[in-house]
Amino acid sequence: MGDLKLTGVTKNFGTARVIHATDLQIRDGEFTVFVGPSGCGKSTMLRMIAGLEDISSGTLEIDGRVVNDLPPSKRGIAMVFQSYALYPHLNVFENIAFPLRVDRRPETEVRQKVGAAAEVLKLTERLQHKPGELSGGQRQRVAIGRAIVREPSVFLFDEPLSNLDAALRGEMRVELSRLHARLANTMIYVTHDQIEAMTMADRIVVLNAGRVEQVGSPLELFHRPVNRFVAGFIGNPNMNFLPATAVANTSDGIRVQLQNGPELTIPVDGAVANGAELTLGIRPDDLRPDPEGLPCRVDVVERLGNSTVLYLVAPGERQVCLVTDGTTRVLPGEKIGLGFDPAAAHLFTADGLALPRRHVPVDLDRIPTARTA
Ligand SMILES: Nc1ncnc2c1ncn2[C@@H]1O[C@H](COP(=O)(O)OP(=O)(O)OP(=O)(O)O)[C@@H](O)[C@H]1O
Repeated sequence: MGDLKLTGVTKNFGTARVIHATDLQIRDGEFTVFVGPSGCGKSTMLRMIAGLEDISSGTLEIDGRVVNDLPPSKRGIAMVFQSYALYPHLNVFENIAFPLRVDRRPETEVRQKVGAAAEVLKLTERLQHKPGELSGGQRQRVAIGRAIVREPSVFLFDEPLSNLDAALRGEMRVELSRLHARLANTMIYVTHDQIEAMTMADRIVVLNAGRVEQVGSPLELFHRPVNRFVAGFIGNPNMNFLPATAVANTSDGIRVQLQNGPELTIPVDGAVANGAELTLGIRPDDLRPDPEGLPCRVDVVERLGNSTVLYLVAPGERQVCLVTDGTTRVLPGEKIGLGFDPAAAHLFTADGLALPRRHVPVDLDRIPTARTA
């Protein structure tokens, strides 16, 4: 089992509160990713769960038992660090076997468990090598192997891929997803990389300045961000934000005037005061050229092959990003009008809260996660 429950958990370093009262439940078998900008408290949350940092107040339960005062080794967890933390003088076999040796397990059990972990991680051919003879990805797999043989109920990963190059990170993402599908353990994974969060998580916890901004499946966060922070953090390239003024509340949604642009009705629920300053959010893939739309100038063109990213300057010297097909002939310096389907837009109040969207292109309740498929 690997159910976790945090109730009112806070963390202070001296007089500084770095985690504000946090309630969070993580279900057995779930792959949960903590994501957020540098310094938001992701590692501190993970380290409190691991028992490497004290909890200042609140309770942490694992499988219904309060573990606040339990040392790390008694919590049924195993942690994999960014730095791998391998022993350079030991070969791969002994590095993986290390926790079993500490527990003085019989040799037959050590061989069986290390052999099984090495097979899952495709390290069987490397068991006699020293860490110095391995690639970064292989070293990271050895560190994961050492966690696997402990048979923990919860795996904790602290930015395990950030020392790898982009190609290897992509491969390891897939391998970690496969590993999770195979072991079906609870996994908690910390990263600042929203692509890792989107691709691996059953549920994402978005943190900002020591607070949970939103918890949800990757597509929930993408299509129904609760505020401007989550909307801007999830999705690549980032969502565009444009100033808009409320003109009227209608049965079809809220009518807004885009600054230096057209008037539109955005299908969202809620009502705002006429003249209220709002922010319209629109993702780069939801923008399209439209001669009647917002007049922009093309600044930079990035041709990625299958798509082209256009960086545009909108009225008010505002940067806007648009993703279009890979065959576009647009050049820097050209004028282009920008349009979009109002149903694709997000609308935020002056304090950054999202007004609930009426239309989302996928039925979020029916999208299976990797694990339930
Ligand atoms: N031992 C410590 N003493 C004092 N302050 C600390 C300590 N460890 C972390 N902090 C502070 O707590 C806050 C959260 O740090 P934490 O390492 O959890 O952030 P993070 O989201 O993991 O960041 P990063 O992505 O940069 O690793 C930061 O402001 C950090 O400076």
